[in-house]
Amino acid sequence: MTKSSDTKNESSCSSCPSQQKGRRSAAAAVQDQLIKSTLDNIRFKLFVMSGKGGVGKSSIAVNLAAALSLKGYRVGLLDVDIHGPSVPHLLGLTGTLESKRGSLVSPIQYSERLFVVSMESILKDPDQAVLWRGPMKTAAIRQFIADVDWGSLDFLVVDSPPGTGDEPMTVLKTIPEALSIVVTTPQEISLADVRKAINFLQYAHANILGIVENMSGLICPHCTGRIELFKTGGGKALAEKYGLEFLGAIPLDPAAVVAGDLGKPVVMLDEDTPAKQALLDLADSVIRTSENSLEATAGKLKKEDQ
Ligand SMILES: Nc1ncnc2c1ncn2[C@@H]1O[C@H](COP(=O)(O)OP(=O)(O)OP(=O)(O)O)[C@@H](O)[C@H]1O
Repeated sequence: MTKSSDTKNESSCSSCPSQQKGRRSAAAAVQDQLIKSTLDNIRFKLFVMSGKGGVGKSSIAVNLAAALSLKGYRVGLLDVDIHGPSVPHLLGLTGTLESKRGSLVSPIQYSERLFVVSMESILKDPDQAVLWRGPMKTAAIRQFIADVDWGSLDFLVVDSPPGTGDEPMTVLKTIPEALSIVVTTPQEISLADVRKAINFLQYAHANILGIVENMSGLICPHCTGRIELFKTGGGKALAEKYGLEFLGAIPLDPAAVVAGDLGKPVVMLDEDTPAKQALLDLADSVIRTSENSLEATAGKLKKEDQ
């Protein structure tokens, strides 16, 4: 065989589907290893999700991460919403992170113990991502988790788009030990959606940490009295029905809207407000239930060893 026909054969072999498949699975194995070493350095992974949009999921994720960092923990906040990332807006972050080929991306340090990465801060052209479909989104999220150098963290809080689509499923498959926090509001429609979200988590064999009821009652901007706009307590009833932990109720507080516009989490404002207190309490219940879930897992492992 002549040299030129050898080269021709090699190049036709390299484009052969079986060779391509081999290369893809080798690359996926390398990525799996990177994901594992990233996750091994993080004690608790919290996945904040909701059945429908606009219930305040991102606000809860941002404030929970900030509250945990204020309580002395080292916290990462990862926003995997490709189409409508809210985290940069809620934290007043602008600009893109430099991602060099073959090297890890360092998160943005928002405060002493809070580190942030958003899809928006990685994408050079966020408008292009609107065209992405399932497999591209899955690949981007996996790469996103693999390529960030968080160092060692006590908590990683992941904010995903609402609903039960590709993004939440990819997060749950990539981080199977994640503890899911379901955010809902008191309105019936949202509670119907949250039932779907719980069914989805159960189908995905996810660990559910508990339920948060956001926009639970309105704090009057004039007298700071509490007004029950909708029937409250639905989140708690739902948690009881499913045998889940009720993590807390956060009121609809004008301070939260102001904080959003200021690009600062409510819990980091100087002023004490009902939402700030409720969010700090939420962080306490998350710490307690996360520790309990770890003990329960350790207990289970011990039993299996015996
Ligand atoms: N407890 C609250 N009190 C007052 N305003 C709130 C509260 N929670 C959230 N908001 C406001 O509601 C709006 C929607 O919140 P957010 O973006 O967190 O919702 P989301 O569920 O993440 O939405 P999306 O589904 O679009 O990602 C924001 O303007 C936010 O400031």
